[in-house]
Amino acid sequence: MITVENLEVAYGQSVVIPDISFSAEKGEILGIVGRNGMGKTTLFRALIGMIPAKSGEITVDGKKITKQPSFKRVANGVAFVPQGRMIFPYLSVYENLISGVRGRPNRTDVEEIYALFPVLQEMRNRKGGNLSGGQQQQLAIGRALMTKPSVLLLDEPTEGIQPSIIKDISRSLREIRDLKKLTIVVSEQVLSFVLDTCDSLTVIDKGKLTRRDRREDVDADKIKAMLAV
Ligand SMILES: Nc1ncnc2c1ncn2[C@@H]1O[C@H](COP(=O)(O)OP(=O)(O)OP(=O)(O)O)[C@@H](O)[C@H]1O
Repeated sequence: MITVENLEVAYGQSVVIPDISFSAEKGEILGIVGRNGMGKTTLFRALIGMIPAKSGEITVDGKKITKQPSFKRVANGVAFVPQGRMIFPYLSVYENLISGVRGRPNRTDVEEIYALFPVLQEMRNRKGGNLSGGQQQQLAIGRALMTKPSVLLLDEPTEGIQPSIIKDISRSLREIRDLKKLTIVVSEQVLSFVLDTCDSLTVIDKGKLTRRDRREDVDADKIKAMLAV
């Protein structure tokens, strides 16, 4: 479970997130939708510790992680799949998968990822840079899962990915959630993906969360209108 209370994030004097609070339960997939530049990436960077929080508190499974460096947050169960995927293009699929693991990688862990994403097993010796966008996204998710997180953060995972693969990614995320009872927080501009994938949805606008709905209560037209403004 992740709880964010009154988080404020700024680049120098420029406050991008004035005050955000939300929580996501174990086994819940929360979608954060918002247009370009509304603060999704900034929020995730603050959650994983790439940017310091100016104030507020981030708690994961009861542990306060707000002041921790990124590697400690990962050790405490947070994993991040960044926008653009950021896989290592010159490392093989296998080397990418184990790149975030401390010490010797566990074979069963790698096999579990291959079971989730069979294409990664087929391509295990290929260079990451030679994979398609969708395959790279699967690799980035697999790499994040290798650290055995309890909270998985994904920043715009559908960016640059073709529609049929977007459906696969949605299915995989739900499968991972069911299998591992993870908390998943995913930011998106694509509403249909969020409606397919998430249990609840919140809208980010100029660094503020403006509404939150359970998926079954979402007024898609209203949200689309907010995203189109
Ligand atoms: N390094 C930075 N220094 C100063 N301002 C920044 C920096 N990075 C982002 N911003 C500003 O913060 C605001 C939020 O940007 P952010 O990248 O978090 O938005 P986003 O919702 O993720 O959008 P996108 O879909 O384009 O990634 C924007 O106004 C952006 O110009």
